[in-house]
Amino acid sequence: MAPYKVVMVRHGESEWNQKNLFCGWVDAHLSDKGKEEAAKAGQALKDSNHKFDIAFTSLLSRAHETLSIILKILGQETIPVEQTWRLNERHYGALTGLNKTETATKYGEEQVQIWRRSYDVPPPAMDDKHPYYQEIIDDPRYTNGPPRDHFPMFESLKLTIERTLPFWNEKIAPRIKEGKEVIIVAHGNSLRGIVKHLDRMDEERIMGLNLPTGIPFVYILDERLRPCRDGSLKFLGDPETVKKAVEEVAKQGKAK
Ligand SMILES: O=C(O)[C@H](O)COP(=O)(O)O
Repeated sequence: MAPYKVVMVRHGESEWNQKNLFCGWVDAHLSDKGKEEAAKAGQALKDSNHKFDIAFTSLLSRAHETLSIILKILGQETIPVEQTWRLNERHYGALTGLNKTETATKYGEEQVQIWRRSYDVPPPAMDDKHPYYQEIIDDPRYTNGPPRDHFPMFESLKLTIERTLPFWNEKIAPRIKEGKEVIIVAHGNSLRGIVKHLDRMDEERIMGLNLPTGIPFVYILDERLRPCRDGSLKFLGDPETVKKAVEEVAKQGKAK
């Protein structure tokens, strides 16, 4: 019965976030700080008496590691977890592995902001000579998709949403409507896509949305899974901490 609650968390800081590198589908692990952030997220969820029936996450380690830390703190390590490439971070194409600050210095902050936050402008495509191409395309975790002839070589937010939304509609939404308590642990841009969908954000508004690492946020949804009044994107953290963390993410795309 509505209203329904769903919790979402961007993974804790990864080792590539720490080095300020475009990461996308490279399988970076959590930094020590990211592990602490995941533990704080778990504690915040425990303190607000969250209990989950099912978890959804991507195929990438930084999200799995965050989810495991959270579920351990909640004492819920045995709940079902569904993993999918459809919740992966957006594929950053040829930018993968580049330093964001150096890229902003080279191409300008405006161009990097467009690549990071615009709706339908993709980064330049990765080609089969790219240093990270082979390790991504040959990774056995992608055996069940995406199909080889449709394997992403770059993704705009629009393209990311086009592969995330079917999973939301077919796998996540029915569980929420059954009254299951759901947690989604994923990535800055796959979650931005879900937020854009839920809040029906226009392209300008989504451009301004940065999601901090490791701070859970809650949606309260009605029968049609639309946010109830005041039910949209509520962070579980003090406003000052959240504001600072969001500003940190935005700053990653600044030139020196
Ligand atoms: O993939 C990455 O580089 C980050 O996890 C997300 O990067 P962004 O905040 O620059 O989109």
